[in-house]
Amino acid sequence: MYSEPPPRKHSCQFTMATHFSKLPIVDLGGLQQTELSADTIDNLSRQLYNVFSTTGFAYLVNTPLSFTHEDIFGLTRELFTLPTNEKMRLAKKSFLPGHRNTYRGYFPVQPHLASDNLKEGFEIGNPAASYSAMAEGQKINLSEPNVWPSTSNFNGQEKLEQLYGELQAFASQLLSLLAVSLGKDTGYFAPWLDDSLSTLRLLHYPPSARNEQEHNPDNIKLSCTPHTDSGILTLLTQDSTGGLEVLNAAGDWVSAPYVPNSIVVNIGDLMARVSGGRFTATMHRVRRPSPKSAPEEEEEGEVGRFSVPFFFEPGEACVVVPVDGDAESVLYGEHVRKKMATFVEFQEDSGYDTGTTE
Ligand SMILES: O=C(O)CCC(=O)C(=O)O
Ligand SMILES: [Fe+2]
Repeated sequence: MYSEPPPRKHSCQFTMATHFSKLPIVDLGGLQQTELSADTIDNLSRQLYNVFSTTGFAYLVNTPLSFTHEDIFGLTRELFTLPTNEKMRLAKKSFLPGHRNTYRGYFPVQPHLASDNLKEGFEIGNPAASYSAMAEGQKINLSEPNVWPSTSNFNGQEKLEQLYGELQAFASQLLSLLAVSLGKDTGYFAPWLDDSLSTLRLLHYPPSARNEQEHNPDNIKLSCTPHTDSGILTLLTQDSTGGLEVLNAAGDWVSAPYVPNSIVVNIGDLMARVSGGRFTATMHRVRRPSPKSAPEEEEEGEVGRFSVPFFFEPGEACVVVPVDGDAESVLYGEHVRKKMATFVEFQEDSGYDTGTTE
């Protein structure tokens, strides 16, 4: 679903992004037509082809989502301000072995595993998912029900499930346009989405400590190390904190600041591969949020950056065949399991002090 360690500068299995200095904006107002005209399909698929074969990243505006950024970050803040023991009740089995959820749920900040990957997260999949049988030796069940805080503590379940549904529908529309841009019919990739493993991930990056920043004014600190996403595409809602950076072909990190009402989109490894290298899965990273500007603000508690990526993914059993037919096909479940082995949020962390009684 997520990422991999940084390759050497300028080396990539696929097409590199070009020498961009800012990310393009694509206006998706045309998607509001009840039935898309051939002209709209042609126009939007060309624009998407252009951005995904150059920057691999873009801002989407006038999207079909009914949720505003305030709606999304209201829910996100509500979730992360729950008491630690309430959040740890949702922790994945790798953090609390008594729990059944292995793939969906909460992961805490793990400062002693990686100081440049400081984030806590909460992940949900398809609200209708149920447990699938796991092969022997497998520790993670890619298909399992979501876990939720008790309704007395958190009101957002229904809204987050609705957001998941809207993002899945929106990403499916984009996938139809990508099919057209690659010379296929709009429905070409539809079978990929049976039992789709898409993940909605709420993220919170705590700010760095005040003294840490003062002692190292020029030192770049990261909250998320350079990586490419591994699925079809990612739809990211970011708050106005800033910190997201995207690597161009010159090896420069280009900042992707907040654009009001936009969704950031980027291509994942799977789609780059399926496109035969026409699309690029561009490296990106997140800088650690700065400490608050005034000490008196600290009384309000730590804030930092919030972001909500939606990783759009095929089903576990999907055999993904590149459009040109000359590259090797891949079973999506195997692809995602291989990638996961390298991510900090999937590493065992028995040393975590949960503050819970479990
Ligand atoms: O928080 C962000 O802006 C980016 C997160 C990200 O790249 C990821 O989780 O794969
Ligand atoms: Fe990412």
